[in-house]
Amino acid sequence: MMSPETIPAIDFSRYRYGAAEERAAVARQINQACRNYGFFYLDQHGIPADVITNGFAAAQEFFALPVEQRVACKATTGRQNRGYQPMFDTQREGEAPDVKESFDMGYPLDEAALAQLAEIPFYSRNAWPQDPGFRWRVENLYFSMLQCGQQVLRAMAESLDLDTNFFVARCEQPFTNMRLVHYPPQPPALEEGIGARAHTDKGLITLLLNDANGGLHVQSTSGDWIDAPPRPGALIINVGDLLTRWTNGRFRSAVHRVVNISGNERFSIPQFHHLDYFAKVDPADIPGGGDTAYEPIQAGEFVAQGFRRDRKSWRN
Ligand SMILES: O=C(O)CCC(=O)C(=O)O
Ligand SMILES: [Fe+2]
Repeated sequence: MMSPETIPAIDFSRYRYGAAEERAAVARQINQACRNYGFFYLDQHGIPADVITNGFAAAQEFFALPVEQRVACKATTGRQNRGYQPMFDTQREGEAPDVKESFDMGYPLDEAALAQLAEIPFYSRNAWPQDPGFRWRVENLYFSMLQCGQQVLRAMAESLDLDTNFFVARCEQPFTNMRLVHYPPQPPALEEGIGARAHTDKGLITLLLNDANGGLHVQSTSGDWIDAPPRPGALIINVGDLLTRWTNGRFRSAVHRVVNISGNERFSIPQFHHLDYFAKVDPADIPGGGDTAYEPIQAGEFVAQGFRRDRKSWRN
């Protein structure tokens, strides 16, 4: 059932430019939104409009390329989250696949780091198409979103009475990736194919940019679907499974889905914020959460498990 509720909107300029009390007030709003919804709109996020427009233009150009050129953007090994991901790769065993294709890129590593991390999932070279203008636009958006997400993670840390840099200090070589997603128009009957089936995100937080087509639904605490239409000038932030675990369940990783019955091609650009692969995630490090229900885990291994569950290419 669809709910009449809406997800909250938070004005981030008051955190970016405000005095200490104002920053604390915004941090409290973010904390409440993460507990009650696990999703919120971020207004005044500071990412320049033209950087976003250029990112969407790059996405449209990429998915208009001949399939051989898309497929040629391939990561070097299977257990990666970079390069072209073909239609239907996201599929849990026994379920129908998502009707979407994507191009992924992640944190650029220098040669020394690449050699050192060669055997570790998620770490490899980015795989670019030929047009240098594509890489330039995509990297620009990646770093703008990265910076914005780090600010949000600082506000979240403050709201949990942690050191401001508690999260970002564990993101020195993060496996944070940005994804350009293309959803073809889908038939109105959901059982005939759905853009992105109900799922939760796996990492710390996700920053999401959507085009004007709508179709994102977020599950409320009562189990109804809340429509999350695009809000001009805002991006959407949601909590991932790792942060839910770290906060001992206080921050909610909400189930969400994409239903593209707009009749149009739909494009979106999520950036999934992750930690360093070997970062330890121990709920005991975040005080005030009551008795911890979860054992400490390694960030990368936890997320890789989710990929093995959700991606055909990771199971082969
Ligand atoms: O395209 C969207 O609006 C949401 C995408 C999403 O949920 C995901 O890629 O995890
Ligand atoms: Fe998602």
